[in-house]
Amino acid sequence: MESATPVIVAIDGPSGTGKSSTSKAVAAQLGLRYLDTGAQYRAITWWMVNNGIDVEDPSAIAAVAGKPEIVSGTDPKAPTIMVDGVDVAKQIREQDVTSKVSAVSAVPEVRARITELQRNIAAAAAEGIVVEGRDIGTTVLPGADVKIFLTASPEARAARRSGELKNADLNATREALVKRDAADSSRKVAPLAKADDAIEVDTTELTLQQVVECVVTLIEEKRAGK
Ligand SMILES: Nc1ncnc2c1ncn2[C@@H]1O[C@H](COP(=O)(O)OP(=O)(O)OP(=O)(O)O)[C@@H](O)[C@H]1O
Ligand SMILES: Nc1ccn([C@@H]2O[C@H](COP(=O)(O)O)[C@@H](O)[C@H]2O)c(=O)n1
Repeated sequence: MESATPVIVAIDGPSGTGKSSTSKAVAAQLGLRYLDTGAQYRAITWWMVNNGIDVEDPSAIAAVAGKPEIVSGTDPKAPTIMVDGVDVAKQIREQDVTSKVSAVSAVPEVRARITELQRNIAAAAAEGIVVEGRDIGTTVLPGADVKIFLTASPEARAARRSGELKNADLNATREALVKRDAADSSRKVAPLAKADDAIEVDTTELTLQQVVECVVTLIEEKRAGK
């Protein structure tokens, strides 16, 4: 189905709940753009590490938060992420970045910078867009047409992630997910949270295809004015 009128969809939730997989599939199916905001926070974290900035020092991070140029490609079938002209899609998924991203993304100057970028991208998406992250429904796009909050048990999320990572230890993966969620939920500015008007979808017992169908239905109902 092609997009009829522009629609803004916010999909938030903890790590490994299926935000990226669901958002990409929904956007592709409905002819919408797609924005992975976690990739943007990972990209700025990669830049900090690459430039020798101490990620435990918020003032050092704040001082250079405006420096890297971050460009997101929003085709749901081939999303891209560039920093200062370098394709960092692979590097930002490495463990070093994953372990540091919560500290960098908690710095208010980083959030202000990336939030502005996200709002500009959403405003430019004439077809409409699915934006996924942690604070999209609460902070970045509080006026979004449809807000979804995905959840899943830590066990299900760890099993999904362990399936992706070769030789990953299930308990260690689970602990790392829970630790990152706790950091993201407890930061002062724009923490991971469900917006009051978001619809919560527990994906623990659902296949990816079932989640996609559920979200597409919610968007179509909204468009039909139900
Ligand atoms: N409903 C589902 N059932 C089984 N596996 C799923 C489901 N949804 C997603 N997955 C798988 O779980 C893994 C994590 O999904 P995905 O990357 O979409 O989650 P995420 O919420 O975007 O995670 P993160 O916030 O850490 O980036 C992927 O391997 C994906 O294929
Ligand atoms: N809206 C967002 C999105 C992400 N973050 C931070 O980035 C980290 C990585 O996100 P992934 O979705 O790629 O796993 C995440 O743990 C948050 O620290 C954010 O703050 N706000």
